[in-house]
Amino acid sequence: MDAPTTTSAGNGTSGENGGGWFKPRRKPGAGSQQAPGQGSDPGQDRIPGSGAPRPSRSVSAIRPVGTGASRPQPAAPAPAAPVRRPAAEPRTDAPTTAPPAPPVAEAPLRQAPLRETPLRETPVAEAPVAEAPAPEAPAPEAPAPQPQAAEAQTAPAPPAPAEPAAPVSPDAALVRRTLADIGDDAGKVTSYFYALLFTRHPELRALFPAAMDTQRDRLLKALLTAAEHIDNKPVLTEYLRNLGRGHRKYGTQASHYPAVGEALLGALARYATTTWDDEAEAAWIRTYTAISQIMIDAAAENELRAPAWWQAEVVSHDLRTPDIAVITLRPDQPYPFLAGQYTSLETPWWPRIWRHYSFAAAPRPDGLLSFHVKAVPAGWVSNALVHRARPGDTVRLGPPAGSMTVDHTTDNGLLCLGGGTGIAPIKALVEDVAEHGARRPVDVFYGARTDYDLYDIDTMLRLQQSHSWLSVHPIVDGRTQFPDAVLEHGPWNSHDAYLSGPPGMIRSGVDALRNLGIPGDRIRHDSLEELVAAGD
Ligand SMILES: NC(=O)C1=CN([C@@H]2O[C@H](COP(=O)(O)OP(=O)(O)OC[C@H]3O[C@@H](n4cnc5c(N)ncnc54)[C@H](O)[C@@H]3O)[C@@H](O)[C@H]2O)C=CC1
Repeated sequence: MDAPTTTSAGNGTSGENGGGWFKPRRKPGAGSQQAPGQGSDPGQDRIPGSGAPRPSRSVSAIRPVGTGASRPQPAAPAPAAPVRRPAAEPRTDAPTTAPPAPPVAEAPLRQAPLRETPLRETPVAEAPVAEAPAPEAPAPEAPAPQPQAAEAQTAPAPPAPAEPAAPVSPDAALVRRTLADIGDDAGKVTSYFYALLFTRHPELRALFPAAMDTQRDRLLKALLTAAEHIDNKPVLTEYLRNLGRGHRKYGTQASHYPAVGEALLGALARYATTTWDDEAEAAWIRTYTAISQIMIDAAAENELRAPAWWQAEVVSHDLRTPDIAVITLRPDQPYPFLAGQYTSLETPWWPRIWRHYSFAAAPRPDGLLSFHVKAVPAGWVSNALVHRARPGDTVRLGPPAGSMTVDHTTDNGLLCLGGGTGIAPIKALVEDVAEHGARRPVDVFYGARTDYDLYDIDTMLRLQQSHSWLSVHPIVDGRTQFPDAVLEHGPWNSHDAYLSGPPGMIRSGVDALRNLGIPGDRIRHDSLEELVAAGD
């Protein structure tokens, strides 16, 4: 990966350039309500290949950006842009240059949590969509907010603040107004965004997979989610830093971000038909500038100490059931991670398609990594790994991510629920506790549809034999309902809880555990967002 080494730009959050990277070329015209063909570029009102109209006005001229290391930090925060004009008012000849950008750090915090990005491979994640006109976006890396409050992870839509509403910054209000305006047109915004991006910057096409699937909007979705939560600085920053680090493996460079920003604003300008105006544009410019600067800085810092990806050779492939394989990899250089985390994996058979899998063992002295992979219907990567991969094959791994790790500062007991292949990170957690030598009680509930689906029960029972503090409870559907089976044991209210498995299991498990009195900040699990979107 090339480093974002250009140093000519300013901070992007300091407002030194009157609004970050975006400098509108001309005064906005009639915005998205302008009819195709009436734009400033006659004869160029359709995007080749997609048939989509070009944006009705030119959005922004972009300049290169620098890295965090190369820029002085702003001495003082610039004020947030005032809301100068209600959306309903007619447009004026107000200056189009964006006002100075407020540093993200200065935004008042909101209580609403940022949901994580998708983690696991699911059928929908690999649904073949041959007819799709544009490529899949690089999947954003999952963020790792700490701790993962259970209620923060399960809401299917951006949640309302659980506590009294925190002040909303003017930019956040404008951003949310735009998002509300887009409403049901999100799919069109996505298509238009990618059409714009690849028409204007065909060189970026190679960063995306050849085939497009239903996850093509991951990049845009991540950006919109981040923008919506721009006020929630602590969580957002961690989310974006993870996203920036994770994007190194796609070949993303700092110079790509302005191109994405242009396409984003172009798509928003077209579909936020009733609210897009100078103020909205300025707010989005500042917001996107802040977002992308955090990502760029995190990538630049990460570049100093970690590769963009690791090569890893398959050293063993154990088919445990007709559709589940336990795969062991040897990375080409040390791969540091924590038990409970996950990585992204790309196979040679589906270039640039990355899927997430949890480490199925704690870090080992020999450096080998193991994964449990279930081939799911239409799952390109999972089917390749289960049915095609063999020892000697080489895959690529992205950086580790995730915060479902053991808190070794307490000696609370651990209550672990692993459903199906979700047992993989639970096994890693058990090994982690064992290695720390603590005598903490650990109860593992291992749920499966049938006895046959308890493909790793022998391993878990061997661990139980070795460790007196470990109890393993296999739960097969039918006899007892999983995860309600935990209610028959306990008490659990002084335990830390860890859940891993299908999203429905996590949702009902979180509910059950909260009803038992375990506070949300002691219930940890990985993201549900993508699976929620898939309608699980
Ligand atoms: N392979 C990996 O490294 C990891 C995989 N995962 C996720 O774990 C899941 C594993 O899928 P499968 O093995 O097919 O599991 P599965 O569908 O066979 O279900 C496993 C257990 O969860 C229960 N369950 C499923 N849906 C439920 C619901 N709505 N409410 C209550 N209980 C429910 C089932 O009854 C069963 O006991 C996938 O979604 C995968 O993305 C999670 C973490 C790591």
